[in-house]
Amino acid sequence: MKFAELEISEEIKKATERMGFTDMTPIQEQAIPVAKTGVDLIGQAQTGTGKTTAFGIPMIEAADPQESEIQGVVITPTRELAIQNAHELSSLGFYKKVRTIAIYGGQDIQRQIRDLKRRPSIVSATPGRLLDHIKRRTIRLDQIKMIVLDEADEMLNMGFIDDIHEILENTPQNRQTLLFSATMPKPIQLLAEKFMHEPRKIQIKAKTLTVSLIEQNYVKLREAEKFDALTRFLDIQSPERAIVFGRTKRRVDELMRALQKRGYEAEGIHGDLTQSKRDLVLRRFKQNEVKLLVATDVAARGLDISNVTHVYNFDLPQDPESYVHRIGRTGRAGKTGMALTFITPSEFPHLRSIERLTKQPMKQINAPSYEEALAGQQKLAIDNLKEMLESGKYHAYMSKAQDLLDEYDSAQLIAAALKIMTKEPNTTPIRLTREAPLMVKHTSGRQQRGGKGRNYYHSKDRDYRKGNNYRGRNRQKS
Ligand SMILES: Nc1ncnc2c1ncn2[C@@H]1O[C@H](COP(=O)(O)OP(=O)(O)OP(=O)(O)O)[C@@H](O)[C@H]1O
Ligand SMILES: [Mg+2]
Repeated sequence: MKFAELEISEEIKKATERMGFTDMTPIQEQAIPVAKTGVDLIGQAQTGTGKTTAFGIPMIEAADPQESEIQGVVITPTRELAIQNAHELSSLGFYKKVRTIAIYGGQDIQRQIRDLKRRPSIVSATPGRLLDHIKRRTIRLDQIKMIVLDEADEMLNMGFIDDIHEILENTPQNRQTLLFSATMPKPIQLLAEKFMHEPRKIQIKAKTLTVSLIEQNYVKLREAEKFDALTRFLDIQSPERAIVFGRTKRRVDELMRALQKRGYEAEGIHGDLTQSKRDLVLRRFKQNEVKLLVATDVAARGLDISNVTHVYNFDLPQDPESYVHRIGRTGRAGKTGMALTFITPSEFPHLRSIERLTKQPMKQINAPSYEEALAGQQKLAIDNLKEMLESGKYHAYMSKAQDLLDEYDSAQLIAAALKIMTKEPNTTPIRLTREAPLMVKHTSGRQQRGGKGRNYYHSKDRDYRKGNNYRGRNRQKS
């Protein structure tokens, strides 16, 4: 079905057209008409299948730009996602003149207060900063019609649940509540239903939880072998744009520096960086100024960056759901992608938990040898050479080439040129601080009992949620 056939205002149809959308995705087709009737809704669909527009359209449709109160709120676990959602909602509200602003931690609060005085209809926020504004009375949610928890299962996780409850207490009883995520563990869904009114569940049924466009591989190796393996894979696969996930902030910092030391362009993102640094890193990555983004789970959910071709799980994610979201940064909106996960022998049981959740077996592959990595880089050089030949843009070099051919053997000449063009695998010694492997669960009985129970994780330094910096005494507002 096409957006043009949907019963929504013409302004929104025009907006979707301007965004380049013609056909609706399944979650949009099913969720938009239901949400429009005003009922509560839990929407689950695979990563990268357009959930933002699925809740964005009903929210814009319900908003009246003439009213001066805030009418809709979208809550997200990370600042970057709050910004991204605000952009998408702004695009959808473009012709209807429904204004959305982003409200998140790490940005000057006075500036946000000034923006709020200009009476936006919708705010896209992270929970901590939203609560800050509620307490300062710079935001009132008592007139909202709709609240969306994007990445709902994450928002209802231990790290955020208290904030969410507090936010909900500041909204009207008769508000419409929508939950969206690619994953929805049962215990969290049950928790959510307590503050929803007979929610409708819309689940886009697929054989697997992960998108079939993503090729999923794993490599079994020892902790000390990981870094060499990563750079060899990068040499062979030469991703157009890739995200490398590490478990902790320290790990991300070390990995980024180690990659740079070996001559790869890489930038890191995690919750201890200033917001301006986070913005800069993400901008550089989106604009293709760096090909490799090294990240904690702060980048695992919701981020929509086009042409991420590869996701590397340098460390295993904390839980199977995180795996689904991490690899979902590739293979979006119909594109293909590749995910590669490193697993140390003691972590092996986690692989099976992931496969049980995704219903998608992963394929084991071996870490490439130096020779294979070299061959990968040679192929890249040769491909570049062929591309140049086809482009025909080398004529200014012809007379120099003739001079060289008069003096040397042609095969020797090309071999020398290829050697110079090939980025030979770098073997600069690197030592990373050892990360403890993910603990194997020692719950008796069923594995995911209680969903994301505490004993399911081993996390000294979980980024942005459940970790020290979120729940700790110096809790960082998000
Ligand atoms: N109907 C459509 N036609 C074409 N492209 C679309 C359509 N709807 C959304 N998109 C594009 O698809 C991409 C993914 O959408 P979106 O970020 O909403 O996915 P998601 O389901 O929220 O994923 P995640 O679970 O990772 O948050 C975006 O670039 C978006 O612009
Ligand atoms: Mg999303």
